[in-house]
Amino acid sequence: MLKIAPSILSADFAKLGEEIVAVEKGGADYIHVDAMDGHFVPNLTLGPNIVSAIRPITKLPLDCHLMLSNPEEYIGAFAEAGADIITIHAEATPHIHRAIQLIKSHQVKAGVVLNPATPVEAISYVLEDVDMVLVMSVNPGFGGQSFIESSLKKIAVLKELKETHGYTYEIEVDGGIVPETAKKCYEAGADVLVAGSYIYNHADRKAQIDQLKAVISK
Ligand SMILES: O=C(CO)[C@H](O)[C@H](O)COP(=O)(O)O
Ligand SMILES: [Fe+2]
Repeated sequence: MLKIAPSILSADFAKLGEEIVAVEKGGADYIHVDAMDGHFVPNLTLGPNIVSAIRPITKLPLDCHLMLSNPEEYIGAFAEAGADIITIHAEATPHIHRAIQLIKSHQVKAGVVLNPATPVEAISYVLEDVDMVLVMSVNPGFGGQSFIESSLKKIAVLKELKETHGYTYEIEVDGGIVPETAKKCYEAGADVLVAGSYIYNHADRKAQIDQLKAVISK
C-alpha cells in the first residue's frame, strides 16, 4: 500500500476546485496543502482561507504542511478551516511537544516534519505521540526541486524505529518525487508520497498518479 498526496502548490490556482476533483478522481489519497510564511521559508503560499474554501469540494483528508515560524499561532485557524492532518516543522518551534498536543486538542491528526539536515534524533521523544513523520527530501519553499538522496537513510531509520517500538506514525516523503525516487522511498519504508510538479505539470493527472502507485509492483 502506497498513498499519494498531490501537492496543490503546483496546481493551476485559477481553477483550483477542478484541480482537486481531478486528483480525487485519479486515485489520490490525501490533498497536500503547503502553507509558507515568507519567514521560515522564502516563499508565500496558502493559508487557512484556502483550506476552508476547498474543504467542501473533496472528501479526501486535507494534509496541511505548515512551513511557518511559531506554528502554534496558526494551528487553531487551520483546524477550524477543516484540516485533517497538520504537520509542523521540528525546526520552527522550541516547543514541539506542546505544538503536537495543541493539534490533537482540535481532534486533528498531528505530524512533525524534518528538514533535510535535521536528524531523527531531534524528535525521538515525540515519536510515540505523532500520527505522521514527514521527511523533507528537498529544502522546503518551492516545488520542482531535485530529490536529496540522503533522505532515504532517514526513511529507513524511521521505519526501523516503527518496527522495533511499535510506533504507529505514517512516514510521508515530500519533494522531488518521480517514479524513480518513489520506488526508492517505498523500498526504504515510505507510506505516503507527496508529489506536486510530477502530477500537476502533466495534462493527465490520473496517469501520473497511476505511474507513482505502480512502483510498488515493479
Ligand atoms: O513542501 C513542499 C515544498 O516545500 C512541496 O510539498 C513539494 O515541493 C512538492 O513539490 P514537488 O513534488 O514538485 O517537489
Ligand atoms: Fe509540502
